[in-house]
Amino acid sequence: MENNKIVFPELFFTDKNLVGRDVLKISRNLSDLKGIFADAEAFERMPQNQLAYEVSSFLPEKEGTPGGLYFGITYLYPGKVGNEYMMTKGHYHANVDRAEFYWGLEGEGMLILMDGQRNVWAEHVFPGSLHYIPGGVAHRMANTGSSLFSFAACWPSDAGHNYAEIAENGFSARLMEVNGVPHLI
Ligand SMILES: O=P(O)(O)OC[C@H]1O[C@H](O)[C@H](O)[C@@H](O)[C@@H]1O
Ligand SMILES: [Fe+2]
Repeated sequence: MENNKIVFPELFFTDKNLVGRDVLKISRNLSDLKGIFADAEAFERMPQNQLAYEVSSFLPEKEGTPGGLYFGITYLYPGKVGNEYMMTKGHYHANVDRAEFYWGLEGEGMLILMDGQRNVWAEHVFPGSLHYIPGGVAHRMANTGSSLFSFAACWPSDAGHNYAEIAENGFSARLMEVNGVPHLI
């Protein structure tokens, strides 16, 4: 992790008993994001081992536990594939009615949301912004800036992830740079 990056989990655990407990760190390279970007040729020209984002999660309950909560910080690196901003895979929750909070920590981006009728909208994410993702709404983050974009999330431990729906049908709009500005297209 870089020097001025918001450190997780050490900084957040005031209860020292929690330090190092049940923390899951994952990283996704470009190769893990194959098929999600519009410009497949631009994607293939990029180094497939390039780091796209990292997630540190604190998972104090067994996955599926009703009533529990999970907490995570995602570090999404800047970049574009063609004119499309670097973004997370995106998902619905496996328990589709489960909600989630996201909030911005550093850098800037857009939260892209899609409901069950495939209506898509987006919210500007910046340090301190708070975003409520209702149940049934698919969510994905895009880094629209030129620096690291990080955000925190809190979601129920019985939410789960449904990636298949997005892998098959995608979102019905994409966040593209047009004349230097993000546009949902
Ligand atoms: O799971 P992705 O769509 O790749 O998004 C990356 C991560 O973003 C947030 O931190 C969510 O709360 C995590 O559950 C998710 O894993
Ligand atoms: Fe989620």
